[in-house]
Amino acid sequence: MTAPLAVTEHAAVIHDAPPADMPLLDVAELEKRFPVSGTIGPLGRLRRRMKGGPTHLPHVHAVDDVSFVIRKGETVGLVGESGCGKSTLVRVLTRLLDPSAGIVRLGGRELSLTPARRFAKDPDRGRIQMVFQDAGESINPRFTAFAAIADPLRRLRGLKGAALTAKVERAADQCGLPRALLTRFPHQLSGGQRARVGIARAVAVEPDLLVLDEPTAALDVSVQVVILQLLQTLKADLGMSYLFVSHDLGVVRLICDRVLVMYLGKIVESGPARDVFANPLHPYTRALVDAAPSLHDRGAGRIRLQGEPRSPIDPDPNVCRFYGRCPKGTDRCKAEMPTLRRFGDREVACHFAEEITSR
Ligand SMILES: Nc1ncnc2c1ncn2[C@@H]1O[C@H](COP(=O)(O)OP(=O)(O)OP(=O)(O)O)[C@@H](O)[C@H]1O
Repeated sequence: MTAPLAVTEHAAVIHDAPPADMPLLDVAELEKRFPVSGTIGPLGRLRRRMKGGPTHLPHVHAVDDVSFVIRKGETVGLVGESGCGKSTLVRVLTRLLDPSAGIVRLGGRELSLTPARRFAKDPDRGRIQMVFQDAGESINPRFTAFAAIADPLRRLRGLKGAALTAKVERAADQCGLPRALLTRFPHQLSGGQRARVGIARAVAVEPDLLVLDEPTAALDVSVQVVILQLLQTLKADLGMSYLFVSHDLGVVRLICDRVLVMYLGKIVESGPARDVFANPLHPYTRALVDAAPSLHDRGAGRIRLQGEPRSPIDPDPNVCRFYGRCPKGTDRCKAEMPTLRRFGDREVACHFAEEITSR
């Protein structure tokens, strides 16, 4: 009989040999709520007077019980209307925000319960990097391109001198940014060059997962194509996984292996991107596809979204979030919140979809 491993030996075995099928990122029951105090000026439609004391604070449920995985080498798309919680979700994953609840594991190691401040000193933090929508806004205007790319290498890897310069130049080369431009400030660069700086800054620390929040939305169409090609090349060369947030379903269909569809803080459908867009199961996904000019025109039977989403403030846990806007909604949808159910390699949270797939 094999002697039981001592705890430390056991931990080492787990660390050295993760199971082959272990996902790179494993997100379980993630929640992010924002307290609504008095009025929230810029959030217009959420403006609301606080009636009770602090114990009665209402909350915006921006991310509500979200679970998904990303496997090594996968590109997963995250789509949904403005305000559905995409940015909040990725900001929690990249630890710009602390979660209210839930677990995030990266390569089997739990991250969520580490407070953001402590996590800032954790060398593992560099394993998830973010590329922001507008590199011009996310890069410090007083930093040259060199300083912008060097910053995370200094902070997260403690590099300096020749080693730092070598890593910065390597990242610039990988991202097609001429070294001569490294001395320039953001305002002296074109939109495409700034996007390359933003990407170089993220890949310089050799992350496992790149979170891309609308990385090409601020660029001209021709530049978008070039940057998307660069991202594809980098992924293949460096073996990274991507979480790709986008409003452009055409791009998501093109570059993503799988897609997560989010509505009012919840994942309502997920599956292989091509299948989901070719045959949406959730009426909300169907409406998104029908409204996307970059996908085919579905003609008759199109679903057009009517009305406003329900309020994200303390939503009724028993009512489907899409009820009221959904053309397929029934009494069951306002009495019982549908949960994600698996159909083959798809998952969908919808009573109607459940009925038609079981016929
Ligand atoms: N700091 C905050 N305080 C209160 N509510 C917030 C805060 N940040 C976001 N929210 C709310 O959380 C919900 C989700 O917002 P979020 O920005 O994550 O959506 P989104 O899908 O990324 O939208 P967009 O595509 O426009 O960026 C919205 O109702 C938003 O108003």
